[in-house]
Formats: sequence, structure tokens, C-alpha cells
Amino acid sequence: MSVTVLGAGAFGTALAISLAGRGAVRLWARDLGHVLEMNATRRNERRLPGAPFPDDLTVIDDLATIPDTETILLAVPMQQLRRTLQAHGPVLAGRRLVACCKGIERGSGLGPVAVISQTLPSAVPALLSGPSFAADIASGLPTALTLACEDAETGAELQADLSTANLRLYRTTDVIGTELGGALKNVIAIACGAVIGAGLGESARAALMTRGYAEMQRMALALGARAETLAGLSGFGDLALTCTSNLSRNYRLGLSIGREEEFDRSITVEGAATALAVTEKAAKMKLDMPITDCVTGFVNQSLTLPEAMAQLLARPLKEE
Ligand SMILES: NC(=O)C1=CN([C@@H]2O[C@H](COP(=O)(O)OP(=O)(O)OC[C@H]3O[C@@H](n4cnc5c(N)ncnc54)[C@H](O)[C@@H]3O)[C@@H](O)[C@H]2O)C=CC1
Ligand SMILES: O=C(CO)COP(=O)(O)O
Repeated sequence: MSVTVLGAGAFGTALAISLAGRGAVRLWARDLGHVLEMNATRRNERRLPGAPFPDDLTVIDDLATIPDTETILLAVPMQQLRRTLQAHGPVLAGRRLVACCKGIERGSGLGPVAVISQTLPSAVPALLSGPSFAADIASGLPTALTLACEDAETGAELQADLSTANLRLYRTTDVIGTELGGALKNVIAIACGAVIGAGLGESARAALMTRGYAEMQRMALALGARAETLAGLSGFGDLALTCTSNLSRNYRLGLSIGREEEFDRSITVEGAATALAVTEKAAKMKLDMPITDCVTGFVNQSLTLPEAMAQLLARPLKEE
């Protein structure tokens, strides 16, 4: 098996480093200057500092050079996925494409696998998701992720091909459940960061994680996901990691909201655009997603944290 990773961000680079332990891996970046820099230093100091490249990792700037049989990992942010697929359609069509992004696309309300299927119907799409920080994977720390593919046979092949000594993959055919787990947990992580940033306490965070999980299940089950997928790595697992770690960019955006500090807008924070997409989708589906709606309010600056807390606490009392 040979693999090309499309997108030399933190996650794509970490996956390329980990997979290079098993054989030849190509890492493609769109910016020629970045490619030359990585080839010269054998590192990606822009996105994943301090992680040296193994010998089996080659950095490339031309996707036309990759073999026809190659599996491609798509490691670009969710809102960039469609234009990436469109830009490289002729090279990507008909291949096994593993999305590595977490989010719901604005406008369409679709997750990564659905966007691939819609844009390149001849491709065989899959999704890699679950609790993992790029730096942990690149340092060889143990990590477990979910590999979702509607076609069970292809899923089993990808599971075997993409597992490494430290990266343990579990497989599922529940693509929609995996998509939604990875997307929605980022929104809840922003909310958790905000309560911690504002000094509202660990108990409030635990309440948000739990009620946030209820929102994740509400939308996922309504769209046909299996409850056990949400309870797995790509749902509960990633929710636990992202809502409790300063390494998470979503959580850190939340912290800055709670502390009323500026946040660097160039940082990839998938939960921000996803909150807007999910609020829209939930309204169409007539689903109650109060925590997600608060995060949408923070993102479009129509709601402050004190207003959000007052709103959540004033909701009618109900059964759990
Ligand atoms: N960083 C992490 O620890 C993890 C990230 N992920 C997911 O991986 C995805 C990517 O995140 P990161 O790599 O962390 O982001 P990043 O901000 O480090 O890198 C994003 C990369 O995508 C490239 N890119 C953006 N638009 C592009 C386009 N149109 N065509 C080609 N390349 C383009 C950028 O040049 C950049 O190299 C996100 O969906 C994130 O949720 C998942 C698990 C862990
Ligand atoms: O998805 C992640 C951990 O599983 C990475 O989280 P952030 O995108 O919030 O940094």
C-alpha cells in the first residue's frame, strides 16, 4: 500500500510521519515555497514544529506524479474540502479518498464523506476521525481512531493499511455517525472553553459536556447514525479530549471568548464554521440544539457569554 497525504497542515504532516514507518508516503502541499522549505529542513516548522521527517516521507508539489493505485488522505480544513476536490478532480476521481477533516460544510450542511460523494461520485470515500492531537501522533504516542467507510470490505482494507505501531484504528460502516461525532464535539469544546475561561467552574463544564453530548446524539440519531458510534472514539472519545485540553484550538477559542481576549483568526478552528452550519441544519430539522446555538451566537457576535448562560439556565425544567 502506498499513501499520499494531501494537505501539509499539522494533522496531515503527523499522519504522514506516522505512516512513513510502514512504507513510502508522499506529503503534498499547495505552496511551492512550503514544499522547498520542508524538503530542505526535513520538518514542517510552519505547522508542526519539532517533528523530524522519516526517510520514507517525500514532500511533493505535483499530484500528477502519484501512482494510480495510491490511497489519498485529504487533510485540509472542512470548509476547504469541496474546492480542493474540485481543483484536483482529474487526479482524485475513482480513488480511495480518506477525509481527515472534522466539520459540517456551510451552505450544504454536509459532512466530509457526503461532500466527496457529491463532488466526485466515482471516488470511494472514507473518514478518519477520533481523539488525536497531531503532535501526539507525530511523536509516536499511542492513539486510537475510527475509520469509517460505507463499504465494509474497503473499510477493513483501509483499517489494515492505515494502522501503525502507535495508531490503532477501529472500523465502522456508520459514516454519518462518525462525521457528526467529529464535527459536533468541536462546537461543544468551544462552549466548554468559554465557561472555563470565564471562571464558571468545572461543574459547569461537566454539565455542558453531558448536555452537549445529548445534542450530538439528538442530531446524529435523527440523521440515521447508530448510538454506539456516538459513544465511541469519534464521538464521546473526541468530546472528552477536546473539551478538556489546552492543546485543542477549539477549546482555546472558547477560552479567549470567556476571557474576552482576542483570538488569532488565522488558526484553524473547525467548530466555528460548523456551529453556524449546524444551527441552520437543526432549524430545518426542527431540532433543539441550545448549546450549539449559543456557540453560533459567540461566533457571529450576537450573544455574550453572560447572556448565553442566562439563556441556558432559564430554559424550562425537563426530564433528563
Ligand atoms: N491538528 C490536529 O491535532 C488535528 C486536526 N484534525 C483535523 O484535520 C483538519 C486539518 O487541520 P490541521 O491540519 O490541524 O490544520 P492546519 O491549520 O494545521 O493546516 C491546514 C492545512 O490545509 C492547507 N489548506 C487549506 N486550504 C487548502 C486548499 N484549498 N488546498 C490545499 N491545501 C489547503 C493549509 O495550507 C494548511 O497546510 C481539520 O479538519 C482538523 O479538525 C483532526 C485531528 C487532529
Ligand atoms: O480534533 C482534534 C483532537 O481530536 C484537534 O482539536 P482542535 O482542532 O480543537 O485542535
